[in-house]
Amino acid sequence: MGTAYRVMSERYSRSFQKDLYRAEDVRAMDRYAIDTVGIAGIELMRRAGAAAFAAVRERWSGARTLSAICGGGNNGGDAYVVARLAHEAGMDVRVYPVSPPANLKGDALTAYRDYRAAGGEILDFIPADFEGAEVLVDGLLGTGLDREVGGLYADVIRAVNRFSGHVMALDIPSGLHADTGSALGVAVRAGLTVTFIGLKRGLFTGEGPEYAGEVVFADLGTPPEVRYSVEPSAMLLPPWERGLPVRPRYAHKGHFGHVLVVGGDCGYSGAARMAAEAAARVGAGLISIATRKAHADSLNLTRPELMCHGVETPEELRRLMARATVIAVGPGLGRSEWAKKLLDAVMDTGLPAVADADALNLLAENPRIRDNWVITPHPGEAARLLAVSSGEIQKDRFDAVRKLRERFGGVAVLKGSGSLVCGPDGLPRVSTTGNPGMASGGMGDVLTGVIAGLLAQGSDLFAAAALGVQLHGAAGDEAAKAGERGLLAGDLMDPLRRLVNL
Ligand SMILES: NC(=O)C1=CN([C@@H]2O[C@H](COP(=O)(O)OP(=O)(O)OC[C@H]3O[C@@H](n4cnc5c(N)ncnc54)[C@H](O)[C@@H]3O)[C@@H](O)[C@H]2O)[C@@H](O)CC1
Ligand SMILES: [K+]
Repeated sequence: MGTAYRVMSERYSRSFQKDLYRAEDVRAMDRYAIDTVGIAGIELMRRAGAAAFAAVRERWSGARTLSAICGGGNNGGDAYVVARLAHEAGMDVRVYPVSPPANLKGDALTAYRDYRAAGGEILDFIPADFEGAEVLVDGLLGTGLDREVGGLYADVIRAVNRFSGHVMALDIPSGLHADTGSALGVAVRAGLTVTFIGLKRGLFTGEGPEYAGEVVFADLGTPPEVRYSVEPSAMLLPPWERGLPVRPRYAHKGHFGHVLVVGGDCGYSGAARMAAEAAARVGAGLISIATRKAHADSLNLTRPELMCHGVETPEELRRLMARATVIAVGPGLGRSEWAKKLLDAVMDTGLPAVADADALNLLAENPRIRDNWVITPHPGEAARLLAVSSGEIQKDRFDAVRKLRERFGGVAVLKGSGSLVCGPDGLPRVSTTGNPGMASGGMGDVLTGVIAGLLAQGSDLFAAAALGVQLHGAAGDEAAKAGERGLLAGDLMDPLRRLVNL
């Protein structure tokens, strides 16, 4: 649950643990380590192989057999180093060169020769499956991936994905694009990825976490200046380890803001109720709901702490907004004339807002830009907002979240595995919490309420979005301890309360 990653080097500066890079940035770091720090390329490769082999030993200590798949570049070179170390450790090793060793160059050729000189053998065929091995090392493609995977490479990746044993990817699962977190055609599904020199941002969003499994970082003994030499292109959000600040003893409800949830068209009152309850559970002082008249009484009955108002006209909404400090607009809002008028009235106020669900679908029809709001689309809504397909959004989520923020202002949250948050500094932050159990109705409404509740308590827009995404995912992770299947959005309420009080 959440995104697991660990750091393998004592020397690794903690401040870098959150920085994420693109392939070209890590290539620049490699060059810096070689040219400026003076660590030879083959030395880096040997350290990479050693770090990966140490991870095999640590994780699967009883394994006696290891197979390595080697591509024609330096990723393959790393795999030859792992194979040599495994051979020298007395393991039963099989090496499958997917690119003929005669074509190897530079450090990868040296690593191959070292393996052969140590008595290692290579096989001249690629099996239909890799059964018989306990550990399979994926050294097919690393950061050099530059095109759709097809032909033999794709066949081999499919065979790896049929393998039932342990799969370790070197640097990045082959086929996964380091910059985007999407597979270029087909990608290796690994249980463990040992990644070198800099954390690749594609490991942490979209399909990345699914393909990468647990991520272990190895700095290969390179000093921090190597990472200082390039700017990160995204950052991981810190884990949710502490609750919100303790309340002063003299506090009263007016100190913690007043969230007004606008939504709940006929038949959708539950969405508004969940957003409202989430705002309450993270500590907002007062919560009101502006909804269809038909829903107001029943909502009042089921959660009497919420103030529920039937609202049919913008004027009625304006009277409620005059008492609110934050608006959460969209949950169950629908796209009727009623919805459009209420959204227009919200847009006319200067109050900070969170916009989700149908507010975003209406916004796609009538785009507006605003400084003081958080928009929280899932990939489908993001696609409508940017007038592209959801496939295109998922192909490069980092690019999409930046465009959402540019076009609509404020802070953009792109939901989905590895949710992204992009604020005024333009640097996407990546959530490390959440699980697939959260792919169920109402979870987005809860997130909207969480962010609105944090805004109401004084967080600035960006902090509310970033903290809110981590908190929401952490609550989902806690709730999913009883099982991901069947997890309901309402199950997050108790964990939310516990987590803000940690
Ligand atoms: N000194 C360095 O630069 C270091 C590099 N390291 C390793 O080297 C890797 C990068 O090595 P390379 O730059 O040689 O690149 P790769 O080994 O990732 O790729 C090698 C080759 O694959 C080809 N290729 C790209 N996409 C393909 C596709 N879809 N189908 C078939 N072939 C494709 C490319 O043309 C390239 O020649 C890193 O991921 C890392 O594993 C590590 O050894 C650490 C040090
Ligand atoms: K790989």
